[in-house]
Amino acid sequence: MEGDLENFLHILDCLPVAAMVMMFNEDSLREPGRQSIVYVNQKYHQLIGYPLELMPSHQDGMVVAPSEAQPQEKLLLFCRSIGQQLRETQDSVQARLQVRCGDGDERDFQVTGVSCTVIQDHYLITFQEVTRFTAEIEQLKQQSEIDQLTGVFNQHHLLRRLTAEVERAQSSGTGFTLMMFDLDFFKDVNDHYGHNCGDQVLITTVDIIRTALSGVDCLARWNGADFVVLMREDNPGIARQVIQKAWQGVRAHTFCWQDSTFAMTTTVGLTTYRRGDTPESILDRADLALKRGKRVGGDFIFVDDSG
Ligand SMILES: Nc1nc2c(ncn2[C@@H]2O[C@H](COP(=O)(O)OP(=O)(O)OP(=O)(O)O)[C@@H](O)[C@H]2O)c(=O)[nH]1
Repeated sequence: MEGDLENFLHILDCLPVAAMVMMFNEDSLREPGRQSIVYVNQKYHQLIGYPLELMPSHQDGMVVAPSEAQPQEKLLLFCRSIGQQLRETQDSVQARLQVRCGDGDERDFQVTGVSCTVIQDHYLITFQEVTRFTAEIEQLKQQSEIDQLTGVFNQHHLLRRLTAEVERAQSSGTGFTLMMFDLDFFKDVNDHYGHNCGDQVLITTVDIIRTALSGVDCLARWNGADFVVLMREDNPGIARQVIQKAWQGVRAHTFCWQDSTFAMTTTVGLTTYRRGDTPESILDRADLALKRGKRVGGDFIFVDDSG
């Protein structure tokens, strides 16, 4: 057994992958402080930056290098949970883990745990760094949720946020307000001054609306000249006051294009969350409120009071 372990650890040191070996048996299950990391290979030391002496051992319990105790503790707990899962399933276990490394950087790792069949009660845990990959995915995800012209969120993001907000409202009992915001006669701007001017009007309008909102409100472009505001405010009177600033701001602005100046107005449909609402039902109500505002000629804030 001793020889097997020595051989195994020697092979691990030749691997280009960061790896650790954990011992996890019935005793460690009964006494949670006794789980232990038996070995970390050279690549682990290089990549993650902790030598074995700084890893928690059963004597130290959960306490490791004082300044970095917490991240290491998390790492140990995580490895332990891998050990537990492996004991139960006998399969390999994979997970993503963020580790604060010896140089102080927090990096992302794909962690894989497998049972060492040659040495009983020992588990091999490997760490493959995926920080760059994770950052690229995050950037792509953000780009895919942003409207390229105006820089606000797009419909896809809004639907995701709205779904989460409906779930939150259902469980917490505190509602929110949804508003649809549409530029009146926007098509005329395109027809009269051209598409580039229309684009500039959309960008300026977004800037004006955004100034009136707080950082926690969600502003998204729904389509064309329609925008949606999701506000964590269940009092329609207060929400109306906030949106009125944006509505008034657009109204008061002088839009300029080449030698021409012109004014724009908007119409807003406002509704608040009701128990039993789905994202679709609340969107339909906001849209209906917007249409009612349009029906009276636009330049209007229509507050839905059908409930
Ligand atoms: N410049 C520009 N125009 C766009 C863009 N997306 C959609 N549109 C135009 O927006 C117009 C539709 O806007 P609507 O709000 O439906 O039309 P509207 O004239 O404002 O009508 P009402 O909303 O009823 O007042 C069409 O002319 C589209 O071509 C865009 O990204 N840039």
